[in-house]
Amino acid sequence: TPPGTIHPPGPKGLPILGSLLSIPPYHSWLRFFQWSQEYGPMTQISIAGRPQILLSTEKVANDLLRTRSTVYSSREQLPMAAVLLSSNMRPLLLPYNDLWRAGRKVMHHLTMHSAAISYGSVQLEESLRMLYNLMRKPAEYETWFERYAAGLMLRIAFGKRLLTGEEIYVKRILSVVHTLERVASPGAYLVDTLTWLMYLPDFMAPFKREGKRLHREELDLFRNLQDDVRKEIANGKLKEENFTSRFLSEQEKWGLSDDEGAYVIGTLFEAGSGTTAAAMMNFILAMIHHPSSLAALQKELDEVVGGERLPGFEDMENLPRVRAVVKETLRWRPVTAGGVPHRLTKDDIYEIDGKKYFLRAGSNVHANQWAIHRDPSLYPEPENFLPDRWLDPQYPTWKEPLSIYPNIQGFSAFGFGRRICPGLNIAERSLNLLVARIAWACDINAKEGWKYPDYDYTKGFNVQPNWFPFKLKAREGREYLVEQAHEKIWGTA
Ligand code: HEM
Repeated sequence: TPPGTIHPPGPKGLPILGSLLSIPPYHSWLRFFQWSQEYGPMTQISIAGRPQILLSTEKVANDLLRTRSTVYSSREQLPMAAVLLSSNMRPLLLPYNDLWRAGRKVMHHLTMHSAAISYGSVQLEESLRMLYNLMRKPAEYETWFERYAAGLMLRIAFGKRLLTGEEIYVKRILSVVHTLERVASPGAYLVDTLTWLMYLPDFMAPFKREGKRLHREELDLFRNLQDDVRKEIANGKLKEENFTSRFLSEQEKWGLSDDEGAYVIGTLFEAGSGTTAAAMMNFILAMIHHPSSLAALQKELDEVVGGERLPGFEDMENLPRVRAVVKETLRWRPVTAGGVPHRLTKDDIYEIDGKKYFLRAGSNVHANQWAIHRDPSLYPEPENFLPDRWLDPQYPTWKEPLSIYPNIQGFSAFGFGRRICPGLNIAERSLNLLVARIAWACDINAKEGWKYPDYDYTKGFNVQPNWFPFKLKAREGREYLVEQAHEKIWGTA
């Protein structure tokens, strides 16, 4: 370390392996959170010689990842996920380089606020179908939320309509998403820890053959989806503009090859489907645990929207509690609970309480959402689901005017700095709309006798609660209105 600086505190770990064996194979954020309680807002650990910096308050994460984003915006190049599976083309995993920058420009163009508004009609239609199905078969809630999110993304990314959920390209695209989840999970492949294994020839390295095969599969799918849109344009059959048609119409300006562009749009699809669906599952869980929050939400909806029509986007400025419930759901049970680590590209020094901490270039910097969202100085009673913290001046997170706040712009649940989630505007509109419509139409209650565990979640870096039962009942007169509206758009199917 340079003179006058020290390493951030942290557990000692073993020689060579460091803290590798102390990190559980899944839900690593829970362990990181424990360490933050012991060592403070900035903790350093080593995993097999690779330094990891854990950030556990919003201030530290903002000071580094946002304010110093020129050096905190890269990603570690994991051999299996970034190199073999993605062939250095998947924007989510790219280092901070020209290809990432070019892809990010396209993403911004496709997802910025004004573009996000233009997908509103698709969100209204898909949300209606979700609601209709949820009210008929609540136990299949996972399918309905996944179908909403994947259906929305398919339409806006490739102009394809998802009708049965059994379409072949849907199965293929979901399998690509699941593969990425699996392959990119920490510890899934030894080569990610012992990187020299990459020097083995293919015949001695089954992981290499597997990675290359998976890459061919996903590239083939991304190419097919792109080709379909290209053909529709050529035949004059394009029904509505979509991400791919917009990309192709200005491809030269973006300076990306067909495959690079296909990966940008494929990444938007895969990053946008599971996350939105998982957030909605968390919302149902929150309502089960906190019936008074649902009652307050319904009161607001009844006052603002009434019982004669479904809520829509035009109501959102008058529905601060809907927005507060969305934000609180993302805080209480974060979907990307450990965040997506950023890689530091230049040595840096950061001071806390007069101590100068040295942060080495090449460190992985984790904005640990689980810990950040449980910082009691920002979120009093952090374990409590409290939408009021966004609505009541006695809480530090309250902000006026309530016609605009709370919102999720810049919220830590979507990451930090130059890597911040580009799908934020689309996600925000989806979540607000779905929460408003479900609460308007349904009563939701816990199933008697069922023990709801405190934290029973899937493995991976985007997590959703394992299946749980609940009771759903249509609110007086609302079922008919939902059926009518559904039939108008989707017919009786
Ligand atoms: C509840 C919904 C969502 C949550 C909680 C979420 C969260 C996140 C987080 C935490 C990151 C990492 C940011 C960082 O590195 O600092 C991220 C990245 C990303 N998100 Fe989202 N996201 C959501 C929805 C979406 C949607 C709907 C889309 C697409 C329309 C999307 C597209 C992406 C992409 C492409 C990246 C990679 C950005 C990059 O590495 O440059 N996300 N998201």
